[in-house]
Amino acid sequence: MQRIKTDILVIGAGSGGLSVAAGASQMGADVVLLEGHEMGGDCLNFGCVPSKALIASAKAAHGQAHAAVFGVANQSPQVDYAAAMRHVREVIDRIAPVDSQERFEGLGVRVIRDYGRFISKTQVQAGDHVITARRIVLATGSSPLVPPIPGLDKVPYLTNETLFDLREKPGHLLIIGAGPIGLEMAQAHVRLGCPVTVIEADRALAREDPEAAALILDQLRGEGVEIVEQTMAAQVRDNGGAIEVVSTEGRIFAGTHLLIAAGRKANTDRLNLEAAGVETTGSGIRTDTGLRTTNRRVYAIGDVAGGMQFTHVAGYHAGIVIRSALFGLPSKSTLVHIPRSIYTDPELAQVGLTEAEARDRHGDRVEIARFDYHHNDRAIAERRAEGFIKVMVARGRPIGATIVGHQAGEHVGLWSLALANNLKMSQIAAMVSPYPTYGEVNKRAAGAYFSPRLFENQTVKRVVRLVQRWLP
Ligand SMILES: Cc1cc2nc3c(=O)[nH]c(=O)nc-3n(C[C@H](O)[C@H](O)[C@H](O)COP(=O)(O)OP(=O)(O)OC[C@H]3O[C@@H](n4cnc5c(N)ncnc54)[C@H](O)[C@@H]3O)c2cc1C
Ligand SMILES: NC(=O)c1ccc[n+]([C@@H]2O[C@H](COP(=O)([O-])OP(=O)(O)OC[C@H]3O[C@@H](n4cnc5c(N)ncnc54)[C@H](O)[C@@H]3O)[C@@H](O)[C@H]2O)c1
Repeated sequence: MQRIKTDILVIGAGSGGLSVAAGASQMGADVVLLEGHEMGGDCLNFGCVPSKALIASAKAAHGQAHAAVFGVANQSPQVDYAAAMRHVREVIDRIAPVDSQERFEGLGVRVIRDYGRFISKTQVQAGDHVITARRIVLATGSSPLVPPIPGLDKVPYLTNETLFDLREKPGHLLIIGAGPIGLEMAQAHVRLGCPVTVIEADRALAREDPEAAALILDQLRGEGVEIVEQTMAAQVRDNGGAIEVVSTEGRIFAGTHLLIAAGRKANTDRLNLEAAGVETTGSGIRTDTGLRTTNRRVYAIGDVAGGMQFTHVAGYHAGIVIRSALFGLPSKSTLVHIPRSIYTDPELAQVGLTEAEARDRHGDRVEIARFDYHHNDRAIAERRAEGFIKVMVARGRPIGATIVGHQAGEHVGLWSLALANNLKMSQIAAMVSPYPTYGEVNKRAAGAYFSPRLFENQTVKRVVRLVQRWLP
């Protein structure tokens, strides 16, 4: 047994763990990093990166099929699914060196490729190493939640961990779950030429603003995705080689492949958390606002902390932990300015409160500033004029923004900045966006907030008339 003493032990080399390890070691701490599976975690290997790469293939196919409107003949795309998946692999391989063991060892991090489990409050065993650390950061991520649907264990099913290994194009893809994973992959596959049926127990995109979600769902349905809502998958069976999903009401959906996209579960099983006195909740590890667990020397970040499960949240958490664990400074995590984006086409992005949440919390004080993409000249030129931005404003300051439309995820960052710094709408209105850009929707939303105050205001009109009389 090899015994190691270190300042910081990071368990999990995904988005969160890598950021802590890189930051802490470059700032002078002694860091040990454990990874039981692939360096880079879910985002690089089975999540964001492969899904966005496949979406890019699907966009290329869709573009070919819908070029006539630009004066270029439509082509029925000849999709080579295996080649599209090779593109996905190449994209992963291109990014992988940034997350690699070699790079981290180059930064001075000791990387051990094994799963870690607590053997005491300050000690973790990984293979034949026992590591004693001043501070321990749990960044073990999450895994696909596979619901206990009778019959599921008797058919071959896919999750995000196996989907990108497929080489034969599904004849008909069934997807259980209409959250971000289900819908991003549904649109990608229908554009690559697979019939797709999505089965959703609740409403599709139930967390999102209903008007924005409806626009996405209309688009997907228009492209041929069958989305069946309020329908619980209650049984799965093999019928002569076909996979059948049976709903609680007895409806039968048949396909060749089945993707489970029914949510996530925190990776805590291997950690032996009891030995460390680290408590869990229903969704992950219990933490305070500084991301400390019930063991004060142990932090939990990213997906395993059970809050918003996004790569940028794991990275944000890493910054908080570095501040606290390296410098002993008080550091709090706040979610008010954390955006999320769904990379369907068009995209749906949200930061802060939705309209319903804002009205619930602030009642009549909420004003909605809105601008529609069909008044954006660039969107019109590129025939992407579907969508809108809605900014929820209370007392002159934005408290939330919903954007649905082309590149919504690119535009929501501005509102994260506004919320993070408690900016006023007047400060957003002071910005100048180059013409013609999609980004003008942000400025125009701020303009929409001030328009009634300026253009429908009798005092303003009286003052202007008076000044005009006296001006030479
Ligand atoms: C299909 C899909 C698409 C997604 N798309 C996006 C997106 O577009 N944008 C976005 O922001 N987010 C996206 N996400 C979410 C994003 O992938 C996660 O939020 C992010 O990876 C979480 O980072 P993490 O560091 O918490 O965990 P992970 O990146 O999962 O890393 C955890 C690591 O810990 C390792 N590990 C686990 N237990 C142990 C142990 N006991 N010892 C040692 N190692 C251990 C695991 O092997 C893993 O490598 C997507 C997720 C999926 C599934
Ligand atoms: N663009 C992005 O940033 C992005 C993309 C993909 C994933 N992610 C992350 O991954 C997380 C998980 O995504 P997800 O789509 O798997 O989960 P989700 O929780 O958002 O959606 C899962 C859906 O499955 C449904 N469901 C569960 N059991 C069912 C059953 N038996 N029958 C029918 N429907 C059922 C649920 O009602 C739910 O709507 C996201 O919340 C997000 O944090 C992010």
